[in-house]
Amino acid sequence: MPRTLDGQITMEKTPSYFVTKEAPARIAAMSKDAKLIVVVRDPVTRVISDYTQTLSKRPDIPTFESLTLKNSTTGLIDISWSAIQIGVYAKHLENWLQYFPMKQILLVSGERLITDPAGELGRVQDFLGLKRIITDKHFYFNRTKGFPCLKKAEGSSKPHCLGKTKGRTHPNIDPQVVQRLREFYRPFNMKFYQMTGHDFGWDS
Ligand SMILES: Nc1ncnc2c1ncn2[C@@H]1O[C@H](COP(=O)(O)OS(=O)(=O)O)[C@@H](OP(=O)(O)O)[C@H]1O
Repeated sequence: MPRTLDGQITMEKTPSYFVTKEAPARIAAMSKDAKLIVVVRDPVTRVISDYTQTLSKRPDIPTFESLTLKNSTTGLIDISWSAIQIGVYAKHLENWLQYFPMKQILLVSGERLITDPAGELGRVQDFLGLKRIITDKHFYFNRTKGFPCLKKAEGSSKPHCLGKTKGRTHPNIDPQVVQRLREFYRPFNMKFYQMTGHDFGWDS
């Protein structure tokens, strides 16, 4: 990590940190005061999004349904598939809580990041002890993209949306498989809501 001067914040982003067993101990050894930000979304949508990303790189992979179910008759979920395990947020958070107190962890709602980006980024700025510089006036809803975009990119006067790999159309998934996934994640989501003191609304 680069050195941070007074008045600066060093940030580093890697999605896999949250689910990597060794990450909390290593980060705590580097800085016990680090502030941690995790973006979480409905684990069912998350695993479909994950699959969509892999499919875009390797179109020959098996169907989502066959990867998800170990047994299509019993509806048993294949928990050996890493994409399924990532959505068990309570388990990952438990690992982080061995090294960091909850007050150093901010959970950002992936859903609210889309419906109210300025509101969610307001929480991020408060958490980091920054002035609320990014507000509603920085965003507009781009109907073609179907997502919020920046009115002006940094150092430019032009609007900026995230790239093609963000906000892809997901394939249609067998509703029964989606339902099984909902049932599978429900108890873990409940535990996660309890641990964080926040109902993310994925089960209502
Ligand atoms: N403003 C805006 N524009 C486009 N996309 C947005 C935006 N805000 C949130 N999202 C959601 O971000 C999802 C992709 O982020 P990831 O976390 O999967 O990216 S990463 O590759 O792991 O870094 C991506 O998931 P998919 O919809 O599955 O592609 C989006 O739903």
